[in-house]
Amino acid sequence: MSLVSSGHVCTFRISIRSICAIVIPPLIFIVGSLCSSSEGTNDAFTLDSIRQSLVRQEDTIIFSLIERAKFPINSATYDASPSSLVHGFPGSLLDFVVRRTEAVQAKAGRYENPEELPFLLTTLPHPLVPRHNYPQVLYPAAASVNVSKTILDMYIQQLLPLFTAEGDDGNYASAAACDLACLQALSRRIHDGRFVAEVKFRDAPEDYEPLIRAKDRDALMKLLTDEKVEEIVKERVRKKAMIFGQEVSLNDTDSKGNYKVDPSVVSHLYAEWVIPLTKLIEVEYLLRRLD
Ligand SMILES: O=C(O)C(=O)C[C@]1(C(=O)O)C=C[C@@H](O)C=C1
Repeated sequence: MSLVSSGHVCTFRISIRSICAIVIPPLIFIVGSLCSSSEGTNDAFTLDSIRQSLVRQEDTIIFSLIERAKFPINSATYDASPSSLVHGFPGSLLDFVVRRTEAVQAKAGRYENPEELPFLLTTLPHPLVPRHNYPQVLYPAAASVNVSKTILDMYIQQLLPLFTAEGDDGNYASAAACDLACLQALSRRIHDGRFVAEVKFRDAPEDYEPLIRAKDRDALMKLLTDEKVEEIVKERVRKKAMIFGQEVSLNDTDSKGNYKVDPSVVSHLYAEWVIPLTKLIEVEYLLRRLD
């Protein structure tokens, strides 16, 4: 389930949008909203629909961790020193795989979707494919809030050692491909905080506007926080990790308690990083929402 896959906007509207995009960014937001809402696409963005998408993304995140856990930590993959694995490339093997894959995916149109953000590419190659008209839901001045670097550092330095075995089996390229899948799934989930914030703002502008004008981060954080929902999310991902990651055996007694990724690590990932970073994105987005 994707948040922004259903934009069907006629050619006439595209050209109006493209012109506005060049002239005044805030204007494109208004035009984009009008175009979308006249077709009902923007109406699909409710807190419930976004939460459903976040729930579905839990599956993607957990399965990607399970895939990465097939390999040991393979530390050489992350060595960015001059003697790193990729001859002539200034960075680690993971950097190499991420940069080159993101370049190909940019050409294939991945980053046209406002839900997708690259990790390492600052200048993206132009897509070589026809444009898809994604609904313009985000406020342009706020859409660029980004914690990709924090996600990358957290993943390599803190998360990987928690769910991979120690050791080195030489499968660096395969491990890096799995890493990228994990990183993209986490990034999408966390940066979807922009959509959550947009919907919360639209639902209660009278509550948010004074706090935004006062740049009151703490009050914004408090207002957007729903502790009950957070508890449910942490418990649900733990349960999903138990179900998705169990060893399946025809003999019931064989598989008890063996999980491909420790369910408490998945719950910890959400408690320590996914939810707090989503909330950080929400606050940062809101702070730019009236620019
Ligand atoms: O569902 C929301 O309202 C969100 O803002 C998302 C989220 C989360 O990351 O899961 C973050 C903050 C809320 O306290 C609850 C949940």
